[in-house]
Amino acid sequence: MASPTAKMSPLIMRVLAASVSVSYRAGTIIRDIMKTGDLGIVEKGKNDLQTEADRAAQRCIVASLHKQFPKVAIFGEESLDPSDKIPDNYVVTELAEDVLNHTCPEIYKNITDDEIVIWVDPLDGTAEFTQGLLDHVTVLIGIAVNGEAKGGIIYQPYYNYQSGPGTPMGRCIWGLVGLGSYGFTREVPPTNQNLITTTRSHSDWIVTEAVNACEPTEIVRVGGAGHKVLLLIEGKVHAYVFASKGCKKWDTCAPEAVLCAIGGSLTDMLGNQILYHSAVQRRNAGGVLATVQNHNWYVERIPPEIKENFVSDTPSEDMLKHKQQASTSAAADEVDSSTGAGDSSLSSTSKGDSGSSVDPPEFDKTKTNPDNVSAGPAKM
Ligand SMILES: Nc1ncnc2c1ncn2[C@@H]1O[C@H](COP(=O)(O)O)[C@@H](O)[C@H]1OP(=O)(O)O
Ligand SMILES: [Mg+2]
Ligand SMILES: [Mg+2]
Ligand SMILES: [Mg+2]
Repeated sequence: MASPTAKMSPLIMRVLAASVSVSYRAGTIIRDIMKTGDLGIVEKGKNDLQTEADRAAQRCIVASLHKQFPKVAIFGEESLDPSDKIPDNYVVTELAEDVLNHTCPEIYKNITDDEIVIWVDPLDGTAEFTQGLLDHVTVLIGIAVNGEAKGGIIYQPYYNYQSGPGTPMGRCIWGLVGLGSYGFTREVPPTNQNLITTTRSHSDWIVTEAVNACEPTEIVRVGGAGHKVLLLIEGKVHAYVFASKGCKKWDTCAPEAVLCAIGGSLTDMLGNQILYHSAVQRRNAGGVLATVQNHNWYVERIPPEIKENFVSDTPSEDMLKHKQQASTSAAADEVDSSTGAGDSSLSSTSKGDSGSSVDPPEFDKTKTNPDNVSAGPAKM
């Protein structure tokens, strides 16, 4: 039975809490399949693998979230047979209390099912998983609200796996823009250096040129979009630069939300916002560029001849309508607050208490540029 806190919690908090709980289960499934020694590898395309762990973890996450939130749209990376039998013990309906104990930021209190889209990458870093680079693997559950990445879970099933017996394995990092991100410790990145992380398994000359244009003092080549954003939020690198169309919405939604919740930015190579409404093209055709601070400095380093290979996402009609409504009500709030009657709207400042949060960095976020948009939605 759901606890009284759960019943009173706004939808977004319940979706987040359910996603945190199910990410632990997905992590156990991944570790159990690795232990069998039979990964059941399928080649989906060039340099694009799927294992039984990817399939099983997705079944677990999608079945669990769909059972609890049947009206919410959920997109998973793997194409699976919907008639597959899902073991009963794959369906998790607990809600993580540590999420529900937080107060929901005012701006999300009235969000409804049709405004949420969940993007699931059941196993990010599959190439590295098959090669035994286990700490590169993450489970990603991203929660988009009206087309923007707002909530995210990055579960790292093999965190601490080389630390010897007795050390608990795995960790869950989660965040909500306007609340903060939790489950990790941030260190100050090394000063007088510019450490840039990028792909180790999906590189080409444009990827390399873009990284070099950002004047790295060192390049950190590791697997997984989730893993690279973990390096960023922990302060181990300064930027994540991936001038490629290889990442899809499920690769970036959760990492973007966790990063933005501490004041960082994840955009395409042009500095434009990546969108996550249900009709958006699955491919991140604009590439991926992420930082905790000085985002524009990196965007400006990318030469035009590289930028011209990339296209940004197109907002949906619904998104544009919603944005218009939001700005109208924000304007109304301003009028109210000038008379002393206004409520505070969501600020980009992270308000986490025990979680890891940093002060907002001193830079302007460049967001959607409506002159620079791509064609319509693509198929999954
Ligand atoms: N060319 C590609 N083909 C398939 N997946 C890609 C490609 N490029 C990136 N990805 C996805 O984005 C993630 C981050 O990229 P990289 O590890 O190369 O930095 C990959 O782990 C992979 O996710 P997944 O492992 O979930 O299939
Ligand atoms: Mg994949
Ligand atoms: Mg992925
Ligand atoms: Mg994956």
